[in-house]
Amino acid sequence: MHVSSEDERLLKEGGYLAKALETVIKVGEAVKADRLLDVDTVHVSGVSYLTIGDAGLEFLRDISSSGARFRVFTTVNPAGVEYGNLNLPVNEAFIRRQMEIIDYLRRMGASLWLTCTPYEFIRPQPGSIHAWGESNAIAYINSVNDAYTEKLPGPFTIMIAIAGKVPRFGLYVEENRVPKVIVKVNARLTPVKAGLLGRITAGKLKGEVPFIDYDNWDKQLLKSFLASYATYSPTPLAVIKGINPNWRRYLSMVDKPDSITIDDAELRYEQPIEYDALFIGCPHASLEEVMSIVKVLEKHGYRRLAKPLIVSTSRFIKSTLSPELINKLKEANVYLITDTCPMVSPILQGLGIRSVATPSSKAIFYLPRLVNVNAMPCSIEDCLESELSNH
Ligand SMILES: C[C@@](O)(CCOP(=O)(O)O)CC(=O)O
Repeated sequence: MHVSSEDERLLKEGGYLAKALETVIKVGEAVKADRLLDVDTVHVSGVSYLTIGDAGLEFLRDISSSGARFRVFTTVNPAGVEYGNLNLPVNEAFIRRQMEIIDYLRRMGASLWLTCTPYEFIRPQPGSIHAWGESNAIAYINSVNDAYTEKLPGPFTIMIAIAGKVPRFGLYVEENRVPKVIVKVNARLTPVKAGLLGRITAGKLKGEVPFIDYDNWDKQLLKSFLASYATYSPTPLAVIKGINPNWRRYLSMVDKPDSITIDDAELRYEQPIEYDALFIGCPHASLEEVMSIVKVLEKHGYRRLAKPLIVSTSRFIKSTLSPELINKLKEANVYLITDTCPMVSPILQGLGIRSVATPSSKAIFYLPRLVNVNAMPCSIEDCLESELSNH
């Protein structure tokens, strides 16, 4: 692998920067990269004490106390609790360790966005280079912006943030981004169905990049499809007709593609009846998603829900809501949580919730595996309507 003379010089200087650069070069050699690329932004995942435990905490403590600092703009994924909120049902030792983790990241220079949807606030240019660790966000900027990032493990993104460089391999190489299978979608997508489409598409392919032929996308459908697709596929990129700014060029590069069709019948699901809570916010709910549930609650005069509705979002989205609205939501039994996500937090267990209904296929995959909570597909608006009309 080619290493520039500037990087050779940095390696000789020693210290934390040389160590991080050496790690990036070693990984680059292992994945047969030809050279290193400068990165514009890094997004670090795996920052919850629930998923990384003491080993992850010690890793971050060691690196931050070596004096290491991030060379590029770096944001971080949701943590295990709300930052600074001690009122949620989570034990003190967990909160203390979580705050320690966040503090190490802050010391190294991370911007504490604590959200899995940094693409709500960063609009990367086509072809720009990023090193992100959260699969839904990776799939989103790869597919919607045609920005370049591979799916990178959390600890490796820390090394990249310090070195400011990533090996050029996989989806950093244009020819690996060319679709191999055309997926024709014969259905009318809703957010739940878009999630199911992501899982089914991933299941039918063997990791090839798909070209998705469907015309009626909106932001919520894209987000739901891509989050699910990236959960179930090793390849976090789908070239989407009419969405990827370079989709026509990619299509012209496709050579003898396979083709499959996915029909509405494959996207059917039963609305669940038995569940302890409703959940939206995997990935973190956008303002549009929050407002779509506010609309239903408002129609019913903010009548208190018998079962709680958990909404996880970023602190930025919450900050756009008035204190009066936040209070009305609280009175209506809505938990608006920020900086965290029920998948990487002991919050659901603390609230005694053992099963949720959710539109998120990603949450349906991870909630049982990470926090032992059963999850089933539902349209939140339909569940809210039926609950509020029946009481
Ligand atoms: C729990 C978590 O690992 C979810 C899975 O991540 P991903 O979809 O594989 O990026 C994310 C995280 O730990 O920050």
